Amino acid sequence: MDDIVTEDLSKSYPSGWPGRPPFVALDGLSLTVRRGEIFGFLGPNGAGKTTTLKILLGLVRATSGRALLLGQPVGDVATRRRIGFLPESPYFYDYLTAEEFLGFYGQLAGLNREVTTQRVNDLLQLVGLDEARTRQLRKFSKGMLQRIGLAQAIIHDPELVILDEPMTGLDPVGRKQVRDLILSLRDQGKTVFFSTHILHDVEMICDRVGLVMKGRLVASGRVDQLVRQDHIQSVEIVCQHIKTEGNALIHSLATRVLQQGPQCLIVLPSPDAVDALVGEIRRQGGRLLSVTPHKASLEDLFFHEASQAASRVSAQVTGGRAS
Ligand SMILES: Nc1ncnc2c1ncn2[C@@H]1O[C@H](COP(=O)(O)OP(=O)(O)OP(=O)(O)O)[C@@H](O)[C@H]1O
Repeated sequence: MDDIVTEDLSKSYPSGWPGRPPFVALDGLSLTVRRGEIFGFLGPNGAGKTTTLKILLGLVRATSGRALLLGQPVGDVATRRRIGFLPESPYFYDYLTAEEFLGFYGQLAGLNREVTTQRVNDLLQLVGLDEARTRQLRKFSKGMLQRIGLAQAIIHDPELVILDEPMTGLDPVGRKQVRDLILSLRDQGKTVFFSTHILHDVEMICDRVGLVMKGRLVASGRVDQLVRQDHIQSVEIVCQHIKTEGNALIHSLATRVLQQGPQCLIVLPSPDAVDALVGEIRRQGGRLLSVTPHKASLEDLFFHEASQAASRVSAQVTGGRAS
């Protein structure tokens, strides 16, 4: 069962200038998020993440394409009760205390007084803010605000939780707390769909990811499938007491040679050249200190796709000028 389905979703915003074509923020985006998984929606600034989330929540209307949430078309009122949302920059009523704030949202969600009290107590525990329950939100740190925001998003015990950049602006401790909260939501059987540009968080907790660049989904799947972690991209060799300057063999094998005093760092583009380089180090009577293979990471995929997307755009611009 898929909790989120988008089919060929596109969104163009008016350019605001007469005669200038509309700006394409989403360009035929199709993705699925399965029930019970944590799905990371990854992309650089301006890629179209927030636009996608806003369409899913019915805050922005797609120019074309289709989106289903929990099997129902976007905008279905009964379905909204089953969805929790934390926007990128949530507004907090500063003078309310944590428990007043959550209680207010419990009432807005239609919970009765008894259930609201129970939920507020449970959630303050879950997000680690029980001790701060009577403190006004204006005295909260950014990390605390993000956690109370998450508690607000799930006050009505939704099945599907959508979070826009939930870790942005947090320090490492705050990010870990939010990551742990997202994991605890999955443990409760909920589906979590969150946007981010923080690759590390995605690698740590996501079951699957979708990578969006310039409004297009350029990759989607499990992290280990996407980055082929068995594939070694380069090898770093550190050695001592060898002469690299003017050595044609070393410079033909290496993509980078860095000499610092007696120590030398040599980067090879693949493991194939390791034997030849080690042979050369031995021939010179040098000392081999380390051989470190570097596997492909999500970061490599991100930068590869970003540069592809940039060259697609520049080709379009050049083509546009030529025509
Ligand atoms: N209301 C709007 N009018 C015109 N252009 C818009 C509007 N909203 C977004 N855009 C443009 O659409 C593109 C996608 O924006 P969006 O906010 O979806 O990106 P994002 O991936 O969420 O970026 P970020 O990580 O910076 O939040 C951007 O180039 C943005 O400037």
